[in-house]
Amino acid sequence: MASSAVERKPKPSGRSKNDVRLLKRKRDIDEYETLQKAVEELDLKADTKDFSKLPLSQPTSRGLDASHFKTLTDIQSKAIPLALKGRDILGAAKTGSGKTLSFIVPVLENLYRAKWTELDGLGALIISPTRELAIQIFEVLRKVGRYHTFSAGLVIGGKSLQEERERLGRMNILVCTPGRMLQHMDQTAAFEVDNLQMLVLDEADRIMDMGFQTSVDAIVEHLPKQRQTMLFSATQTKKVSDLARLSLRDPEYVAVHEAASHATPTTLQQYYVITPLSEKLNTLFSFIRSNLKAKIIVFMSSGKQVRFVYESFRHMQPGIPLLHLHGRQKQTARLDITSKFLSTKNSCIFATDVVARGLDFPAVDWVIQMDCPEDADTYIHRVGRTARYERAGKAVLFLDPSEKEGMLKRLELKKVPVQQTKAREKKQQSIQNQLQNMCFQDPELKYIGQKAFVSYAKSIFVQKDKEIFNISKYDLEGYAVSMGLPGTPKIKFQKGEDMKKLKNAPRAALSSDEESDEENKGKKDKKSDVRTRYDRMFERQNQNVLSGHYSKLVADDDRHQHVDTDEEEDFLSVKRVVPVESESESEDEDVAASGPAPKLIAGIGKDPLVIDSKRREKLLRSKKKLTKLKEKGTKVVFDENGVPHQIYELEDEDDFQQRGPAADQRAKFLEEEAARVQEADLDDKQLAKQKKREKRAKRKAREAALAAGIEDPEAPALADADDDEDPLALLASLPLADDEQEQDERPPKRPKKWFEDDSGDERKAKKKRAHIIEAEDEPETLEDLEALAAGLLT
Ligand SMILES: Nc1ncnc2c1ncn2[C@@H]1O[C@H](COP(=O)(O)OP(=O)(O)OP(=O)(O)O)[C@@H](O)[C@H]1O
Repeated sequence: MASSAVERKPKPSGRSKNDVRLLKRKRDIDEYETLQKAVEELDLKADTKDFSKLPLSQPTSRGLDASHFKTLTDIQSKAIPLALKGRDILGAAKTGSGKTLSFIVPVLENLYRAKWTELDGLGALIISPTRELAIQIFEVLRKVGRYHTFSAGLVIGGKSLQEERERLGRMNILVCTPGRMLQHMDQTAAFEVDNLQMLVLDEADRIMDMGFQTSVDAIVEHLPKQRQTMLFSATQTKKVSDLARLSLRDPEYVAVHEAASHATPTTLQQYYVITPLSEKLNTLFSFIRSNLKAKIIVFMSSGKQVRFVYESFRHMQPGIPLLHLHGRQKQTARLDITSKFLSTKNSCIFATDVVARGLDFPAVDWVIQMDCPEDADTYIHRVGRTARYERAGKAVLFLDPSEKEGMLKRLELKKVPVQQTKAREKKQQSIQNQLQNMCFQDPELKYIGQKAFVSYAKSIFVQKDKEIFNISKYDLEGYAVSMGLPGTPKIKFQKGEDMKKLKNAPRAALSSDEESDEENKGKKDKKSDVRTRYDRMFERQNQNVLSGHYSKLVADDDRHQHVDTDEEEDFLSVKRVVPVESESESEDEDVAASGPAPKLIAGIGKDPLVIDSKRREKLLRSKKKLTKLKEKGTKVVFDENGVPHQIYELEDEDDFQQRGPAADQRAKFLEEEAARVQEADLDDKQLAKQKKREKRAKRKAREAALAAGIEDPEAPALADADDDEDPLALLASLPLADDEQEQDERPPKRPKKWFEDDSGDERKAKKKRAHIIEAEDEPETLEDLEALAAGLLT
């Protein structure tokens, strides 16, 4: 009978697997020690210009090499050696000067030298003010850290907390935005930051300012005080209050361009044009028309401005692809637009300050600031989207005559050299008539225009620097006319509105309709007045994508009030309408404006459950939520004969009365129970953390025993028995390994976009190589990308 057993080949070296593993570990330990010594001996005055001259680990050196980073920029050669030695850093250098690598390299290196493993938990936290910037940082981290075995993740919101929770506990490096990170710190029991070694704030001044202040303070509260902290920005300050809040220890101020005569790159040419508000759109259109072979970013003060200019200019077909980007767009759209702008040679993108900070678009020719920035720092960041890393670029600032003096003064103080230029009259064309026609024929465009006008005026009103922005000096009527609007929309200003707070507020917080009730009121007033032929024309319903939105403006119902959840959705889907009397139930009442009549499901709980929306239907499928609707159980007590009674039946009434009014007793009972539950919650969280710590300690001990050559019979197999690799390599993260051999076998692929993960096939192949768990679908949304990133990297 033939044997089916497979004959095992003897190992050529005759060494046991354990021997090989021990040898490898010994080699690694020697390398760590040599590296540590080299870092300690590193001369800070040496001004190293070459990455190969720095004491860097093999994986980082290979990652830098593979990413074609050979020489250090000024900020890198000053900041990296200090950061390698564990110093706290305040890094300030011009836009596009390579600040990202200044913290990515030390993060990788310091964790590497600390022999950081999956078991050590979170080692470094990098905070960014915007999702786009976080993605970009993460991408650099993946590129440079591709040969390391750390796990790294991106936490920028949008994904279900639960899914993120499961992965977070295993991350070594996280790139995040403040809001979402705080949510996890507060709510995710398994997420521990006790071991954190490094905290990095990119665009630190922005993160530390008004809108993010509370989140950042709360995050820092969770972090251990003993850590390395690094702050980077092009407009860094040494504000003592900020440093105290972040518990920086004797920070090193690395400001490479402080002595420079200009705060902006020398390769950047900067101009300003005096353009009265009423001429602004004409100037912008004429400018675009005369620069059809360029890549242009146009900054505006609000998403509504961006939308109006984009919609109207699109209709006039200037002859260059137009794009628009603002914070209220869906993430998918934002990523799609960003990648389009990256990949096209000639295009013009209208954007808000969501792209002003940190984003690295290659080959931008012009940055136009159609709306004056709120301060000189914002100006510097906006113009910094061009002339990056020694390339040339040009920037133009449009200034209303009333803004000129104040703004130029601010720029001079910040060492920003701008020269005046004039628009060529020959090329200047007026688009006022076209806009008027378009608004006349397309009520939706007129509506967007009205919103844009109001938001622009409001943005001026809320600006802090009144020396630049004085609302009474602007020709607002002229601006409304130039936009093609039939009149000047009424505006209701609210006192105490703050620009930065508005910008950073989460969507929900911005629910109050920004165009204000005044606009709707204006509409209602108009309706009751005698209506002219023009009014009727403007109210005409067009059957296009915006008509649903517009119809809500004209068909305002007194009984309902609008709940504006997502401005972008306003235009694409029916706005949510909540009857005033049931406002408190707004979470569940996703009432469709049209469609089949609601179904009634009787018999559950006290009230019948009305299925009038998908959300309701989903609710029916959730047991947990259904319990809310079910009748609560009542507590009964049994007498001696085993007969059940309501609890009060067996209680002495006098005793009950003595204890005080029933309502007070009830309130007291609820209060006590709530406190008990809260305490139990805390205990549970502590217990979960404790268990995790113990588990980790056990695994570490096992690891150490293994390293010392002691076989632990209880130890679970960390790696496949036939695998001589370091078991932790199975958790290899940052998997961009472009192993030459493997690459040859792979099919050719399209170039990867900056925010994209690897293509499906490549990911599948990598999954095989690195045993990585991940989603099967292509990442379509940012959430997918995030999940994928977390999956790939754990
Ligand atoms: N050492 C280097 N060698 C070559 N290119 C580099 C180097 N360091 C950075 N770069 C490139 O310079 C560009 C700008 O880098 P980075 O985005 O880090 O600048 P930044 O200082 O953070 O800018 P911002 O202030 O706008 O955020 C990037 O395209 C990056 O790849």
